[in-house]
Amino acid sequence: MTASLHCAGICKSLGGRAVLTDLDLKIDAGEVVSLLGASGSGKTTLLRIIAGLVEPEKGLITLDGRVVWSEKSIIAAEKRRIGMVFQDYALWPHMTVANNLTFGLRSQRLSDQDIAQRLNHALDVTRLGPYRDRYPSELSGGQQQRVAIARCLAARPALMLFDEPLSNLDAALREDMRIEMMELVRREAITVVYVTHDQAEAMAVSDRIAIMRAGEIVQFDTPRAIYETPADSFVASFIGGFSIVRGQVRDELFAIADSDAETVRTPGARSGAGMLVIRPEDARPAEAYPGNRLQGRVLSSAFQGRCWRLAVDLGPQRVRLDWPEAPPIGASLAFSLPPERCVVLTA
Ligand SMILES: Nc1ncnc2c1ncn2[C@@H]1O[C@H](COP(=O)(O)OP(=O)(O)OP(=O)(O)O)[C@@H](O)[C@H]1O
Repeated sequence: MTASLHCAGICKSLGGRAVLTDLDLKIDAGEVVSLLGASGSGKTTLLRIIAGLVEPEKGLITLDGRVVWSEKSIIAAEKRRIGMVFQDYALWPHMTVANNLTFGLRSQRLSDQDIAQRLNHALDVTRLGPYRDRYPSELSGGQQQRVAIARCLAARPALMLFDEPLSNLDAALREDMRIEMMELVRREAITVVYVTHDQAEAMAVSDRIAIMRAGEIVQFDTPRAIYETPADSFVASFIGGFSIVRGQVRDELFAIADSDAETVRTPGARSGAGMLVIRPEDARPAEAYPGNRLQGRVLSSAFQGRCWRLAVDLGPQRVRLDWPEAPPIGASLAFSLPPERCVVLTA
C-alpha cells in the first residue's frame, strides 16, 4: 500500500525569509528519494511540510492522488499514513520496546490480534525480538534507531520520511545500519524521502536525488546521472572528490584561468568562461591522451586502499587525482584526462 507523492508549487517563509520557493517534487510509489543540500537549504522544512507538522503558505500535496494539503483542504498529520524517523530516534523513554511499537496502534482501533501480528512482524524484520521488554536507555544507538524504524513499519505507512537518521551513529555502524535499513524499506516496498547532507549516503540509498539550494531543487536525477552530468558547478561541488577548475573555452579547448598550462580538449563545450569538472578517477598517465595533458606540483598524498589520492597544484588552482603511486611531495606530475570525460559547466 505504498504511495506516490506529489508536491507542487510549495512556498514557505519562516522568520520573514523565504525558505521554500515554488518547489515541485514528484516521487513514484516505492521509490527512494534523497533530499541533499547544505545546512539551511530547506530539506527539513520540506519534510515537515510533507509530514503535516508544518503548513506551507501555498501549494498542493497529494499522496497517491489524494490531496493531503491545499489551501482549501488539509488532512491532519496523523491521518496521512506517513511514518517519520528522526536522528534522535524520538522514542518514549518510559516504555519498553514492545510498548513503543504498539502505543500508536492502540489508538487506531485495531484488534488485539492485529496489533500482536504487526508487533511481531516489526520485531522480526528489525531483529529486535530479544529486546522487546527492554527500555530505550538499555539499548545501543543502532538498536534504538531500529526501534524507531520498527515503530514506523508497525503503523504500515504509505510513505516514510527519514531526517538524517544515521547522523548520531558512529562511522563503523553507519554503513551497516544504512544497508539494513534500506534492505528493509525495499523489501516492504515503501516510498521513502530521505534527508541528508552526506553525498555518499544519498548516492548509496537513492533511486533519485533532489539537490536543494536555498529552497529550490536544482537537479533531480539518478545518482549516476548527477555524477556523470552535474547540472551546474553548485551541484558538482556537492559531489565528493570532484575538482572544479575555472577557465575559458575557445574552439572546444579549455584553458585554465591565470595559468600557462596546456589546454585540454573539451568536446561539445561552449566558448566562454566555464568550470572544468575533474573526477579524481579520470586521471591517466600523461601519454594516454597527449592532447589533454596537464602538469602540476604534488602537494599531498593520502593512501586510499586501491590508489593514492593526490592534491596537485596547477598554478593558482588545485585538483584531486587518484594515482597508482605516491610521488614525493613537491615533485612535478604530468597526467592526462580522457576528452569525453571533460565536462565544462557554465560559470
Ligand atoms: N522556526 C523557524 N523560524 C525561523 N527560521 C527558521 C525556522 N526553522 C527553520 N528556519 C530557517 O529556515 C531555513 C531552512 O531550514 P531547514 O531546517 O529546513 O534546513 P535544512 O536544509 O534541513 O538544514 P539542516 O541540514 O541544518 O537541518 C534555515 O535558514 C533556517 O534557519
